[in-house]
Parts: sequence; C-alpha cells; structure tokens
Amino acid sequence: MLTAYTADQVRDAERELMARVPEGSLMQIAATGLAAVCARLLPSVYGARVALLVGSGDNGGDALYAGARLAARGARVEAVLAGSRTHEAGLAALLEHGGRIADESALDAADLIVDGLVGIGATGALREPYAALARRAGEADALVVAVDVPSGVDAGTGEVAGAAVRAHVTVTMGACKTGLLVDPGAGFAGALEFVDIGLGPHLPDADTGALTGADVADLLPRPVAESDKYRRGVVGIVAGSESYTGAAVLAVGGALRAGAGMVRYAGTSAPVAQVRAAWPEAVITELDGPDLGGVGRVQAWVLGPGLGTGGFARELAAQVLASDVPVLVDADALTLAAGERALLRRTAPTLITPHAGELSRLIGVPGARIEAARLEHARRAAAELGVTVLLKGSTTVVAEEDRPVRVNRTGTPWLATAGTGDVLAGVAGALLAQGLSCYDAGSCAAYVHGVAGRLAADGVPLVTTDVVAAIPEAIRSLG
Ligand SMILES: NC(=O)C1=CN([C@@H]2O[C@H](COP(=O)(O)OP(=O)(O)OC[C@H]3O[C@@H](n4cnc5c(N)ncnc54)[C@H](OP(=O)(O)O)[C@@H]3O)[C@@H](O)[C@H]2O)[C@@H](O)CC1
Ligand SMILES: Nc1ncnc2c1ncn2[C@@H]1O[C@H](COP(=O)(O)OP(=O)(O)O)[C@@H](O)[C@H]1O
Ligand SMILES: [K+]
Repeated sequence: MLTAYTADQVRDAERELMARVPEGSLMQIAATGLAAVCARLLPSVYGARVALLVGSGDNGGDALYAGARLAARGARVEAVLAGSRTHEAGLAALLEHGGRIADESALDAADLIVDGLVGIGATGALREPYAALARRAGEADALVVAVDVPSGVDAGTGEVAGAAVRAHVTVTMGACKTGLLVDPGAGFAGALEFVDIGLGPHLPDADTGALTGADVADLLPRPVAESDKYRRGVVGIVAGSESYTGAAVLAVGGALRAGAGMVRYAGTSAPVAQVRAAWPEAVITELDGPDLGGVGRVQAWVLGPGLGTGGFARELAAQVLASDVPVLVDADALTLAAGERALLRRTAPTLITPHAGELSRLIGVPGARIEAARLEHARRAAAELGVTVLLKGSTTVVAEEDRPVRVNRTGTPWLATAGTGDVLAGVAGALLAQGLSCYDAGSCAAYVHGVAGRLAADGVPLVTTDVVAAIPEAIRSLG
C-alpha cells in the first residue's frame, strides 16, 4: 500500500523529527537524494546544464544544495532566484562549488530544470514571478524535476489553482503527498521518486492510500477446495432497457470475468436477448413487469447501467435498494436517487459509482468543481449520503467515512469511452458478492479495471468489449 499525507501532516511530523536531529541534517539528506535522482536522469553530470528555480523557502534550499552537489561533479549549474529572500547557506554552498546566479533565460538552454519554487509551505495559486517561471519551465526542452511537489500543485489535495510546473519526475521528501496521487495534481507530477528522511515513525494515520498490485492480489477472493458456485458469490444485475441493451451485456461481462460464482441477470426482452447471446453463462430472468420476486437469492446487486429513469426503472430500483444485501448503485439509478434521496437510506452497505456529472446531481455541486477537487467532494458525498463513494474520472477515488480515501493509480484516458463504467460496475458488483466490503470491492475493481483498460488500449483506442476481454490478463498480472 502506498500511503500519502497532507502538507500539515508532513509538517507536524517533520517538526517532531527535527527536534531530535542536528539542525539542517534533514535538508542534507533530502538534497542528497534529489541530486542522486537528477544525476541518474542525465546522460552525464559532467558538462550538463542545470537550471535551478529557487523560491524563498526550504524547497529552494533543497534545490540549492542539490545543485551544489551536481556542480561539484562538473555540471554547469545556474540558479534563478525568484523569492524576496533565498536560503543563504544553500546559496553559499552552490557558489562555493562553482554554481552561479542567472536570469530566467537559463531555463531555455538547460538540460535539466530543478523546480524548487515552493513545496509544502505554499498557499494558494502561484504568485508572480513564480507563475511566469513555472510557465517558462513548461516551454523549455529540458527535463523537469520537481522538488517535493510540482510548484503550483496543492500538496494536500492535488488542486491546481493557477500556473503550475509540469514535471517529468517529482522527488518527494519524507512521505508521499496526497496531491501527487490525485488529478489534476497527479498529472503535473510525472514519475514519483521518494527520499526517505526518517519521517516514518512520526507520521499519523495516512490521509490517502493507493493499492498496489500485490495488495489487490491479496484482497481478491480465490476459490478453495470447498467452494461451490453459491459460496463463491451470486451477483444480481438489474441493468439495461429496451433502449439501452449494451449496458446489460457489459455489466454482466464485467461480473463474470471478475469471478462471480453466478451472475443472475434480470431485464426486459431486448436486453435479455442480447445478454443471452453474449453470455450463455448468465442465469436470466425475463421481466414482464417491474417485479424481481422471481430472480432468486443473490449476495449483492448491481443496479442502474442503462436502466432508464421511468416508472418501471424506479420500481426495480426501489426493490433492489430495499434488500438486505450490498448494492452497487450506478448510472440511471443514481439519477433516480438524486431525485429521491430516501432510496439510498438503507441498512445494508451501499456503494455508489458516479462520475462527476452524476455526483453533481446528487450533492448539488457543479461538475467542474467536483473535477477540480475530487477528494473533497467524494469525502463530502460519503459523509452526507452515508454510503461508500467511488468517484470515477481521470483519477478514480473511493471514499468512506473515517477511512483514508483510496486513490486508484491504474487506468488510462483511453477508458473515457462509452460503456467502460458499466464494466466497472459489473466487476465491483462481483467482488461485493464474493464478500469484499464496499471499500475494498470499489478500490480493487478500479485497480483491475484500470489495468484491463491499459492492456486493452496499449497506446491505441480501445472499445469497451476489449476491456472485458482483458480482465483475466489484468488479474493474472497482479502477481
Ligand atoms: N522542514 C524540513 O525539515 C524539511 C523540509 N524540506 C523541504 O522544505 C519544503 C518546505 O519548506 P518551507 O516550509 O520553507 O516552505 P516552501 O514550500 O519552500 O515555500 C514557502 C515560501 O514560499 C512562498 N510562497 C508561499 N506560497 C506562495 C505562492 N502561492 N506563490 C509564491 N510564493 C509563495 C512564501 O514566501 P514569501 O512569499 O513569504 O516570500 C513562503 O514562505 C518542503 O517542501 C521540502 O522541499 C526538505 O528539505 C526536508 C526537510
Ligand atoms: N480521463 C480519464 N482518464 C482515465 N479514466 C477515465 C477518464 N475518463 C473516464 N475514465 C474512466 O472511464 C470509465 C467511464 O465510466 P462512465 O463515466 O460511467 O461511462 P459509461 O457510463 O459510458 O460507462 C470510468 O471507469 C472512468 O474512471
Ligand atoms: K517544488
């Protein structure tokens, strides 16, 4: 599990640690690690042109000391001093090893730019001249390495309020920051490198976490000798309609591929015909009216993809949500719930899987604001609605009250195509039926779905059925 922390959490931990170690030693460890990453990225340190963007705080100090180390190895290091003050000892070290102070044109000729404008001490959008320097760094041909966080990205949330440095690599000190994992910030961070400064014992419970492949492999249920199809988990799927048949096929496919012992599908004649043709494994109930009485027992439900929002759909939704088993609520069922919040008031666990537009209707916040501050709104929805929230999009996050938000690090923008959410719903529903909690089912499903998306796309456009087909390989790849 990768864990991440807010700026305040890291600052408090640093304060505790600093009280026990010689002054300045943490910065030396940080700068040594930073210089080592920079050296690895350069074909040759000797003769390389390195430009340092230096702000007024300790983030700039890290950059200056790292620059001094690179200068000592023969790099031509130039520092662009952006702040009203500069870390004096760091600057002295740089000058002593042959570095020099330069103006911003140093960025244009650099092989490597080190962004030490601001780190966890930043507040609000970057001010001038920092913002202009961040933009200029983005226009340069150089590799860009951010110190601790890309300047302009909020370390605690990933929000980007104005200009920000777009880094190829971010070298983060002491602990990963939440803002490096969540878009839009994650998109500015590039590859993450971690420098251990001994903060571990001083850190509180994590703010956010990201599952690794090994974590998901441990959490995914595997059949044992005594397993039978019922004990492996039966998932009921109420999805699709006369107008939207594909959603049913995709959700059933996701659930079957994610290892449900049995998938029971209930729908009207058109989606039933499609599901029957695509998935002979599915156990099907064709509905004449809005009554799920004949479907049989299930351990979890998936409700909503392509279901429609009329009276028939509302009746089915009410029956599913009145059940005493976990329910995954997606798509049209979320629209129904937005108009009738009481539908979500249940005693059994509920996992909702909105994209920003659907969450917007549920909590009355514009979609663009949700996209800009995904963590805040996923947390808020979980608290307000008393459910587990899987917020889809560029960074999928899973929020549940009193638990660190799980941030998904797999996936690809190629997944932004119709129907992929239906597959995700099927996968997560199958995991719920197999006994995983909403929190684990949601985060494992997002992980596997993201890997399947990457395998299916592999640099070219995918179609949603490719994602379903790639699920077995995605699960195999977990190790
Ligand atoms: N503590 C430790 O042991 C270790 C710390 N480490 C390192 O220190 C970093 C934290 O250093 P920090 O606390 O000095 O803050 P930092 O991020 O450099 O910037 C703060 C200054 O920036 C300015 N400023 C703020 N907002 C701004 C804005 N929007 N736009 C423009 N300017 C803005 C403001 O300056 P002012 O405006 O007052 O001139 C403020 O004073 C941390 O990220 C890590 O890299 C590592 O070495 C490990 C050991
Ligand atoms: N920019 C993006 N980057 C990565 N994944 C994305 C992006 N946009 C959408 N996705 C993923 O694609 C899927 C789309 O689901 P959804 O919005 O429900 O679409 P649909 O209703 O057509 O199935 C989700 O898993 C979502 O996380
Ligand atoms: K920085």
